Amino acid sequence: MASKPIYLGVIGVGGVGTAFLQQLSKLPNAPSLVLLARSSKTLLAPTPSYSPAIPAADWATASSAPSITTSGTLTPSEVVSYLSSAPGRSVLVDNTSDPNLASAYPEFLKAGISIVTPNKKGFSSDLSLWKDIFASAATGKALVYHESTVGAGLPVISTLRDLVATGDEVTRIEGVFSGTLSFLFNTFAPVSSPAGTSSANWSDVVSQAKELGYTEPDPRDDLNGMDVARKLTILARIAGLEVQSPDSFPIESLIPAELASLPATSEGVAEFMKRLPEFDGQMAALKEQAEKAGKVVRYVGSVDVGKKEVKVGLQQFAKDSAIAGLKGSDNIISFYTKRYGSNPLIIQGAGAGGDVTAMGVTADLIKVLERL
Ligand SMILES: NC(=O)C1=CN([C@@H]2O[C@H](COP(=O)(O)OP(=O)(O)OC[C@H]3O[C@@H](n4cnc5c(N)ncnc54)[C@H](OP(=O)(O)O)[C@@H]3O)[C@@H](O)[C@H]2O)C=CC1
Ligand SMILES: N[C@@H](CC=O)C(=O)O
Ligand code: NA
Repeated sequence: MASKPIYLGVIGVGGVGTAFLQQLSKLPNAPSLVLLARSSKTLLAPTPSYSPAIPAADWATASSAPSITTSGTLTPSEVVSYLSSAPGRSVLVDNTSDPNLASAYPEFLKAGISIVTPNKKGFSSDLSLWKDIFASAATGKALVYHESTVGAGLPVISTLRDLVATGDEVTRIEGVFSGTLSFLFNTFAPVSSPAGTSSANWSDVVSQAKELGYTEPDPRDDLNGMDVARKLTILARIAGLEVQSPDSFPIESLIPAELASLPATSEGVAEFMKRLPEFDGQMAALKEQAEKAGKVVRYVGSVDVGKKEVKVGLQQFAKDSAIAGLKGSDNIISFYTKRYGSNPLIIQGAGAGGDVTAMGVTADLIKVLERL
């Protein structure tokens, strides 16, 4: 790990952010935590010394310490200015799902501030932002790591980058990419349960996934397929396809048409969760249809590199297939490549949850500290 002091800013202390701070507090030679923000509040180590640092283990009570400066929300430019004036290299860990912060990554990177994040927005929005992020990193000699943007802490991004960097030809990527949708279908339509005997209502299982911290801050981003589309956009781009945006291809949504126009606000989320039980019958019908064919329904995605085709949606699977048999929030991701031939390289395990996602973020931070 680097011996020069490295300064750390962390934005977002939700399910992932809290678990990340816990892991950070146990790291030997952890960087100095000098900025910690949530949506309405920012804690800062005092300038110009950037010392004492914010204690990662006790961040929740740190704002009452007289040595820590407290402020309201800072703009991304103010965060860039604060971190780039620190007396050493700095790193921003973005544990939000904020698209505005993500669109400012080029500004951070050009100023030499490295980025570590599970936030998909920067890497899966317009292709021009993707290009700007990596060009800006080169300009600022800064690093960008985003392992937890696909498959939470599972080594998906690093594996795909290694396949590409070593000259393998990736032909197809397919699997289950959503921890939430995996949990929903594994619970609502388990292989071991014939039609009608699983007592779970779709809406109850959605509430459970939200409580377990698997969903996006707005669970409609999982149910409308956009979260999976964003992950496939990221993988397709790493595999060499110039996907313009995550809505460049068809996405099957599980949002009932009657609830599609609710606003993207916390009131909209509350109203959606309240009214979802009215539509439980629609999902029960999908489950029963698959059951009649002796199958189960699952939400999957694929990238066909040769055909430049991305697909996201529901499919029926035989009950003895690997996808049908997944448990909990598991993702399964298969990479078909020239070297691996007809037996794909497969990665499987929990694809959502604070601790496993934070593990990917913390491991990325360790890589940055070693490589900066
Ligand atoms: N949960 C999971 O299993 C996984 C999550 N991810 C990604 O990790 C990220 C975080 O997810 P999660 O922890 O579950 O989300 P949460 O909703 O639990 O937490 C989000 C945090 O971000 C803060 N925040 C939001 N916008 C801003 C802003 N503009 N400025 C400062 N703080 C802000 C919120 O502040 P406040 O506390 O004030 O509300 C909150 O602390 C997302 O990008 C998600 O896609 C990736 C893989 C898996
Ligand atoms: N909401 C996402 C979290 C990880 O990216 C999911 O359920 O997969
Ligand atoms: Na990952």
